[in-house]
Amino acid sequence: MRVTALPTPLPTAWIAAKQPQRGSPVTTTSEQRSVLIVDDEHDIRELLVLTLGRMGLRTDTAPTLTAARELLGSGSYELCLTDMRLPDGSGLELVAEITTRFPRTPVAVITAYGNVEAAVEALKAGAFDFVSKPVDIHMLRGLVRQALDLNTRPAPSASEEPAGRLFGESDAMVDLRRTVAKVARSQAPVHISGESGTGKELVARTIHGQSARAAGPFVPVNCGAIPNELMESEFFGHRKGSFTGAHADKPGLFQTADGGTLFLDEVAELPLSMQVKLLRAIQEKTIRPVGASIEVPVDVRILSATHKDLAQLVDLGSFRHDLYYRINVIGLHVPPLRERTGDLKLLSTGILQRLAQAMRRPTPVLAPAALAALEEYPFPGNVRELENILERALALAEGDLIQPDDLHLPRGQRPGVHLALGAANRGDTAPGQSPGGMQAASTPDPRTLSPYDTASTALPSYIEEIERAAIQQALQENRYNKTKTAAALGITFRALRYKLKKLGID
Ligand SMILES: Nc1ncnc2c1ncn2[C@@H]1O[C@H](COP(=O)(O)OP(=O)(O)OP(=O)(O)O)[C@@H](O)[C@H]1O
Repeated sequence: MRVTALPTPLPTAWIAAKQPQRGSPVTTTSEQRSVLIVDDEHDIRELLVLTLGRMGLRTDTAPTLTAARELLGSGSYELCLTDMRLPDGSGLELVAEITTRFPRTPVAVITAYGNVEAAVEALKAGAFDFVSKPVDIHMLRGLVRQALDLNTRPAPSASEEPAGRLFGESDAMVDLRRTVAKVARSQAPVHISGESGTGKELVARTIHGQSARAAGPFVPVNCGAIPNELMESEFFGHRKGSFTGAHADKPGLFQTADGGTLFLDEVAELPLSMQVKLLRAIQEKTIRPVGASIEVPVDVRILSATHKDLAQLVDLGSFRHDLYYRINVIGLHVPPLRERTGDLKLLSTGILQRLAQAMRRPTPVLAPAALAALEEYPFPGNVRELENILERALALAEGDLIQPDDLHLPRGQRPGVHLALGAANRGDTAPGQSPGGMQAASTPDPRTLSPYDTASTALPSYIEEIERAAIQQALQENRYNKTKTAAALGITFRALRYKLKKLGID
């Protein structure tokens, strides 16, 4: 069915309280872009036709699955908006059919208010996004723009990707990149699991960078690093005077990420009280700043990650099942580096290239023996540890060939930090090896320094090197997870970050 005339008056019942705004046309080509609208309710079809028409789009409408199939057989569409419940079947069937037959046509579903299950099912089936009834026109316009943007945006070049490229040609990495490209075309929440340092944040950045939200902000937040009492205000913002110290209105992370992606790193660290509030914000797509009386709509895609087993935490009762269900619509796993040693060559070359470029020097080459040594090493800190090792090797290597000795790979059992400090004082570790089993040759071994040296900086540098050894040791033992490292050292995350910067670590 083709609708040619626009209906008047508007069926206002379907317009949510949040005031609709006039849409700017999205047509960028001389030809009008077409959208297929599938809904058995006449009023909704009319509302959608009018709204999309004002955006400069051409629309076809169908009241049933059968009619939609007929239109799909004869026309081509840049977007399909479908109701979930249709007289002759489910909108999910259409999602499955279109994603298989026309993978470049995004499908958004219209769900009944509060029907989270339907929304999650549709996203899992490959839907681009969902809108719930009553349809919020402002949100609908945003969704349509983003969906249409998918096929017009040029693919980002490697240099445009802020954190570099996801290197690796192992089956696991090839698979991961393929899935990343697929999920980037949807708005579904994605949960990324994997050990510390495997590249979870890089995966999240890549999803964002390839998505229709790429021009919007990517806001990473370490959920374990925000003090409990500040959490609500950090996430949702606050109004001036809402608590002691709130001297001015402050936007929260959700507002900062509006139009883009909010990456909840270490999501397992969220306290239960915050989990409830977060679930509400994700479900309702609105937030209420601390001290505010009204809710504010936010358009944010949620990506999350943890190195912990979230499903197990749900079983143990420390992570809410409903939040888990909502953020884990699509699950991605990044395997540890030791399970893809075949990637080491490409990863090392890519990382060395990036580091050398930043240092404005020629890219060194890894000697075959050095690569073999890397392949033998288990990398408890995964790619982040490899980066650290290569960065140090780059500083130490004479000439442009990195030899095994330049890598200073840790050997043997690593004792705890307290032992490391004790050993530093006793000097009972092997020569050339740090108390932690790893010593950056660029940093002097604390045991070779003396607080009584005549140089004026002797005591400060003695203390600094002991501090450096302890922090490096703790970082290794906590697999380069900074939150855990800070806890192990008995300092705050902020203090650790300051020290890392001051000491030039990482
Ligand atoms: N496949 C890869 N290709 C290139 N660089 C990578 C790859 N994987 C990880 N890295 C790099 O390794 C470092 C660690 O990655 P990232 O911070 O994404 O890990 P993570 O799993 O989020 O760590 P954590 O759990 O500690 O937060 C980053 O500098 C990242 O750019």
